[in-house]
Amino acid sequence: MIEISNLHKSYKMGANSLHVLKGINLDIKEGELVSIMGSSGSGKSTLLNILGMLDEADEGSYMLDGVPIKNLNEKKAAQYRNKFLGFIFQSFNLISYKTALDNVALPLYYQGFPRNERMDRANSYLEKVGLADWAGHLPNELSGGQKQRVAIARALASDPKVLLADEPTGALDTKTSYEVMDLIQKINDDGRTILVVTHEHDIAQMTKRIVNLKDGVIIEDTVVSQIRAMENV
Ligand SMILES: Nc1ncnc2c1ncn2[C@@H]1O[C@H](COP(=O)(O)OP(=O)(O)OP(=O)(O)O)[C@@H](O)[C@H]1O
Repeated sequence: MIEISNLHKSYKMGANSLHVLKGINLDIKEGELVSIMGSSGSGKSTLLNILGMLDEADEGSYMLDGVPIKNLNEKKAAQYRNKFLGFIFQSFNLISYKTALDNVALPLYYQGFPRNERMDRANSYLEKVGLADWAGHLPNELSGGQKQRVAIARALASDPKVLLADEPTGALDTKTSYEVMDLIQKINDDGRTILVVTHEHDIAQMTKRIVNLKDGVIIEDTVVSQIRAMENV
């Protein structure tokens, strides 16, 4: 699903340049649930932004579902991103004056879905994340965990093949974090490929594979032998 090879990325800062990704090779198959770990500044978000087609690498190749991303023009890249990728953020990024239902439906509007289908999909994904009864509520009437569930429903509504989650539990208490990871595991059980950036080891243990970054290189890539489930945490 995701194949990257020899990926490099530097940020220019005045006369200096900061080499953040230094030759990343990573192959993620359809249906994997992978966490990306590493200390602050190791390049996790930079890598996730490139995988999410929000930023470009300086060097190396990135194939998403067999398509070399470099060859897409801006319009094609945006279409491809909308179709294949869903995003989940630490800070939820919900629109405060829109209801949970409208937050989930909004990206579908921009993707040109007719109103009926937008509402059907938004309702069914809110139900999937356990929030059918909260459709008419505004974000500030929801708990942190509920907000993240709305954000997950929004990411799923356009049925992307890959979900990219940047510290999805970073703003949540421990119990709520495990509940959100439990939902992420269930979504992965349906066959969706998911990448989770996290600082927390117990969260990474709820994924199937852990990729460890240090100073812009992968220093470890391991299969989780005993994946933690909600019942055992
Ligand atoms: N747009 C930018 N311009 C300049 N430097 C940047 C930019 N984005 C990130 N950096 C720098 O690149 C390095 C890697 O940042 P990145 O956000 O990828 O790390 P991270 O592993 O996600 O860190 P954290 O866990 O703190 O979010 C850091 O030193 C950061 O300051």
